[in-house]
Amino acid sequence: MTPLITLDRIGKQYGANTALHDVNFSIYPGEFVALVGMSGGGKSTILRLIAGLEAASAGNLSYAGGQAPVTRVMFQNDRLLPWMTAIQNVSFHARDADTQSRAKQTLAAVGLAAFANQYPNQLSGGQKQRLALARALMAQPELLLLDEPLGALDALTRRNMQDFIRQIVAEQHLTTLLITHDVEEAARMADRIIVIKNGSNVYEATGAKDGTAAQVATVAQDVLQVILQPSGQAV
Ligand SMILES: Nc1ncnc2c1ncn2[C@@H]1O[C@H](COP(=O)(O)OP(=O)(O)OP(=O)(O)O)[C@@H](O)[C@H]1O
Repeated sequence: MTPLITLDRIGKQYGANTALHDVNFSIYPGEFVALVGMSGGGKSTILRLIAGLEAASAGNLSYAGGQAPVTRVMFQNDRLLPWMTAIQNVSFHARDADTQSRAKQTLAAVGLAAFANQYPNQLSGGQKQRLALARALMAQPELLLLDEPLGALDALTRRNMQDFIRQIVAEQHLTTLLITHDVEEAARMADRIIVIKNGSNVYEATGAKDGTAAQVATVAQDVLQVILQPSGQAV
């Protein structure tokens, strides 16, 4: 299968600071990939390069068909527009004739059909993140980018949202890249987990997304061990 996107020896400098060096991995159509690692390791920088928000300093980003895929990012603190209702927030970007009906469908898909006319401050934290997801889905991205989307939620809501996102991504056959600090979240949601450490991809593991709690815990433990290994040590 041809990868949707391939990062080949990608590097990124910010002045004298090397954020990334020698990043190599591909994302295949329909895959759910999680990037995990310590703060400052380079995960968000990779996401920004893939989203086309910044250019790499070295290496090559290549795409199936030669053209960058349409991406949308859902962030932890997505800036929902407070003066617009839920449905207005969702239909904001696209203005074609069927936008309203598609916005309604998308709100329904994320379980917010009954909240279409509420404002963001009338929604719970979990509902706000569902709305942020709906907004990203409206763009029909070829690659959905999730940057710590559940970091601000309480543990129970976070758990529910993990299952929810996984379900919606499977239903819509979306190719997805998730950034998270939470190795259990990665193990529970992803097909493949890539550990980013000191600016490079150092390890890969298979996720346990349809696995038992014990299988999720085993994968998470394995990945955590790599993350916590002192740098300089071979992995
Ligand atoms: N705009 C910038 N200017 C200068 N340095 C930057 C910039 N963005 C990131 N960096 C640096 O690049 C490195 C990687 O940062 P990045 O945010 O990608 O890591 P991260 O793994 O996503 O961390 P976190 O999990 O805390 O978001 C860090 O050393 C950071 O200080």
